[in-house]
Amino acid sequence: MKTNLIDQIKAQRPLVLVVTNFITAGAVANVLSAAGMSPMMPSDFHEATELTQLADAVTINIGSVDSDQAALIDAVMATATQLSKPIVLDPVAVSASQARQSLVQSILKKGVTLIRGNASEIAYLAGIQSQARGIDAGDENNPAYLAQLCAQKQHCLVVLSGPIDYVSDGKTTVECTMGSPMMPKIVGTGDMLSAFLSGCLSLPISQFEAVKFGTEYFGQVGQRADTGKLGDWSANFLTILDQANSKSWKGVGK
Ligand SMILES: Nc1ncnc2c1ncn2[C@@H]1O[C@H](COP(=O)(O)OP(=O)(O)O)[C@@H](O)[C@H]1O
Ligand SMILES: Cc1ncsc1CCOP(=O)(O)O
Ligand SMILES: [Mg+2]
Repeated sequence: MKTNLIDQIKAQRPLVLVVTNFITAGAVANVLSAAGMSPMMPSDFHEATELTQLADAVTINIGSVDSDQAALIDAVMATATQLSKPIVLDPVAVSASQARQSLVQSILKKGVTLIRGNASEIAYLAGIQSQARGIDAGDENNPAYLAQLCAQKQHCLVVLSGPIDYVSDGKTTVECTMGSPMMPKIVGTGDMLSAFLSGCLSLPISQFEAVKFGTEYFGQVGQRADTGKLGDWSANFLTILDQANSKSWKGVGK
């Protein structure tokens, strides 16, 4: 992991527009802010064009989508694709309803830079029967293969998260082994990772390297934030992100 990228994000302060779910919006906004990014979470589609023009990157999270938010997603996607802004899709519980399936299909038709999902969400988008349990992943076989297959099928980068995270561009798939078993217990860590990776995609390096860096860094912060008490994890995570710089992280994660 190139630790100077930690400083670079804080220097750039990328503006990340997130179409968010109402459950985790505040938690995601605070993670972006602590990491040195500027969150913006609009809800009215009338202002989508202007706000997307301002953004360095976009996240579309379908966790609590309704018809108003589907109109917002349409408008954000139109401007983001026209202006070639990085787009991250978080396909929360995509296999759980027909509405989510068709919405995600229409988003993918327009094109995204990265899909970040758990093993069941990525299995579904790879065309494999998944064991999803609502927002949670079931037990999926061969996650590295699923990440690669999904990237090939959907023509974009994929991060399949879980006990091990897999980053794939359809040809190369790398593993990130950090993290903490507390992370799946905190609702919204996946949403945080998706939005955080949007900001990383504004770094002036290859998109694959940016996503790999962001996934490793997020996992390492998550691991350091685990001091044995679940209730402390979120506060620790924000503090570590806020205080991180290339000097304090020197030599980590090579
Ligand atoms: N068992 C685990 N051990 C370590 N890290 C985990 C574990 N499960 C999830 N994570 C981490 O939690 C974050 C969210 O991943 P995940 O729980 O798969 O997403 P989602 O919340 O969308 O289901 C990722 O950074 C991932 O690495
Ligand atoms: C509880 C819940 N219900 C719909 S979206 C959501 C949050 C999902 O967050 P994550 O995918 O990061 O666990
Ligand atoms: Mg999720």
